[in-house]
Amino acid sequence: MSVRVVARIRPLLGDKEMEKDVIVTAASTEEGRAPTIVKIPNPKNEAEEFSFAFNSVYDRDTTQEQLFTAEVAPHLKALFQGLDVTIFAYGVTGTGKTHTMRGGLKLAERGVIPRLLSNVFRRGKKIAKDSDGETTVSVTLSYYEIYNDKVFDLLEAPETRTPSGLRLSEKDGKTIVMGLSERACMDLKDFEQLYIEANNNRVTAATKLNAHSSRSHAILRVKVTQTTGDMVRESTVSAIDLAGSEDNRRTDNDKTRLVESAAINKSLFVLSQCINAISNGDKRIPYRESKMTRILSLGQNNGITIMILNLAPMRSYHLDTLSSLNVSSRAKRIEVREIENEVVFKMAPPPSRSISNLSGTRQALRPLANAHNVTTGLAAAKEKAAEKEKDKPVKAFSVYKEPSNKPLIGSITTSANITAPRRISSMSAPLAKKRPSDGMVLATDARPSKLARPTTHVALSSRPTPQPAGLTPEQIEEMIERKVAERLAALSAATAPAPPATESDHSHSKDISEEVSRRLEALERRIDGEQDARSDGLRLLLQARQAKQRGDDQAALEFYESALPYFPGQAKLLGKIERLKAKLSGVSEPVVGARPVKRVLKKREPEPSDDESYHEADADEEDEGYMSRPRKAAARRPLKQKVFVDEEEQGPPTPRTEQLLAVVNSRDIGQIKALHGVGAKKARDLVEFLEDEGREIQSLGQLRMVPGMGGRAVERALEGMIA
Ligand SMILES: Nc1ncnc2c1ncn2[C@@H]1O[C@H](COP(=O)(O)OP(=O)(O)OP(=O)(O)O)[C@@H](O)[C@H]1O
Repeated sequence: MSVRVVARIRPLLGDKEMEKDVIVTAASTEEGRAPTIVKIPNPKNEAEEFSFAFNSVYDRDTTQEQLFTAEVAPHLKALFQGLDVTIFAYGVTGTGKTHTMRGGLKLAERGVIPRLLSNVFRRGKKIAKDSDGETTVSVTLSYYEIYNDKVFDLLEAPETRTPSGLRLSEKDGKTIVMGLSERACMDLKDFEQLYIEANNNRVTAATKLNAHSSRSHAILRVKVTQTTGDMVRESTVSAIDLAGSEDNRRTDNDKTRLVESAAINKSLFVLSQCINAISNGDKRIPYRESKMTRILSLGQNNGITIMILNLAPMRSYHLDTLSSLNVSSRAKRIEVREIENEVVFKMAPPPSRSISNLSGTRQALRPLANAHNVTTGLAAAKEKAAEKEKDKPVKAFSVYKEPSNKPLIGSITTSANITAPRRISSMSAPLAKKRPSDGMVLATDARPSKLARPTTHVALSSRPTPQPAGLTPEQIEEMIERKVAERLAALSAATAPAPPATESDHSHSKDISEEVSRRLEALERRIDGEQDARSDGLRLLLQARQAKQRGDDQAALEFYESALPYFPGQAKLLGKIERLKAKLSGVSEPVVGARPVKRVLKKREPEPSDDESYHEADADEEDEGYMSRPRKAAARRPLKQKVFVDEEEQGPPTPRTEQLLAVVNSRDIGQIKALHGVGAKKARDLVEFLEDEGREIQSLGQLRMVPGMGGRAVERALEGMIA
């Protein structure tokens, strides 16, 4: 089925919002039918009205209970039948997303999330009772936020956060948050206690547009495990409260808020790009350009997805509202496979986890799959799943195609019966799109969702890989370069008003061959997958070094310790930690035993652990001032690349070192990209890093430490400089 998209218009608030300023209204296709249309005037000509069609539209007087009963409660049965459910709130800041998802404390004001949990517990108890205790149902929660594109566990105390947040990883095509905690939850009281406490950890702040604005995307995952004998069925409901897009010309945001806002707007921009790409039938969906879209995996997850578009009815939100109407009405065209999670056979979990007998104690930390359940059955079950996986298409989404006789562009209804589509050229919001979307058609697809019905799906079949006729490898490379440059430009424009999306944009994206898409995606996956952990770890190492240079050994120790999980068992890192501990505890001589074995020998040995991460982490040792044992330069010789760079570093910087550093510090992506061995991604990461750190790179050693650079890249860049 398609993603179900419903719109909710919030009521007017306070004295400042007045009826005369209301411009957004709900309408029905036929008298007496429930509303499915949102109407809003054309900002350029108020006599014209745009109409956007949704699966359902909820007007200003809709209560929390009505929304829940109509949109969420019907999917509970499916959840217990093994389908995953995702509900997310989307909209401009201050339009009621948190109100819809979380709501107030009073019973009538409770939002989707507490009502959902209440129903899950009730149904779980009923199932246990009806089966005379043969089936046990347990509920576990995880709750995390994406703040400034970093993932933080909301069930953990903020002091325990590492600056780089939790890492995302991918397994079997699913996005996994590494190290996320899970808590068992026995009843509603248990949940409320956890939820209220966790929400205090969420980053919110007052902005001019909303006194309690969410500055992060919050994701609550509720895993329901039903166990009958050795049969286990897991399904997950994810409730996501996205942060709202905001037009910073209206917010008066200070620097911190602006940084947050840029991250929010960028991720929402990427989401809109994903929605456009899927609805256009593009081969390449830019999920990986933001953590939020990676986690949301819109259109990739099986099960049921409901998008709640929150709207403010007033004129002051006019352009922003149009923008979000445009994006969300396209989301309707995304199809998701409605497939139940498989029952797996395994040892029944200990009875203490069931609803009827939950201890409420914390579970051991372990990776958790997002938007999907992780099944951990026996080998047979795994084999079966693997077998199935082989038959699966690469992407688990498919695109609903409009019947050919249905116009793709929207109609505008006006009192003067104007039918020609109009362009919205003055949109200022980041998500603004000029091309009227199909959602503007007065469509009649307000059909109720079908539940728990494993459907056949029309999915993109396994991607063919033949090289397009007539394209040479060089041309392919050129296309990849061009596409990457376009994406970079799009990213840098993410916080600025969006350029108009034209028909030629679409046809242009179409002319990117499948081969190019495939290679670009593979490249991205490799870079993200392999480098995510490494860059996070290296960032921590760099922070440790900076702390050490400042003389803040305590902070340095903490950073080194935080970096340890990224370089498990790394002898040199362990050595640093031990020496710092010794130093801090007043032991004057470093512990000799902690001195790591000679690096060169280790590096030259083709040991399995001798991976890139190891090299990079090793490089961190360059300026250890407190080591008792002098470094043996000769011992380092065998590492060719290292020697080369070391020589450059001896004495005052050479002209080419200066030249290289000047290019790097220019923060000009074009110049940096042109360096030998530095591609578009590295250039972008480097500039982002410099912006984040607000500092300049002063030596090759420092440059090597920049996440994603590494010794070899620096060497190649240096080689390419004209001395
Ligand atoms: N349906 C509603 N009924 C009553 N009050 C509402 C409703 N929707 C929103 N509000 C109120 O509007 C204000 C803004 O809502 P909320 O904080 O939920 O917006 P938001 O979209 O989550 O904003 P942000 O993206 O900035 O976090 C709050 O005071 C909230 O209580």
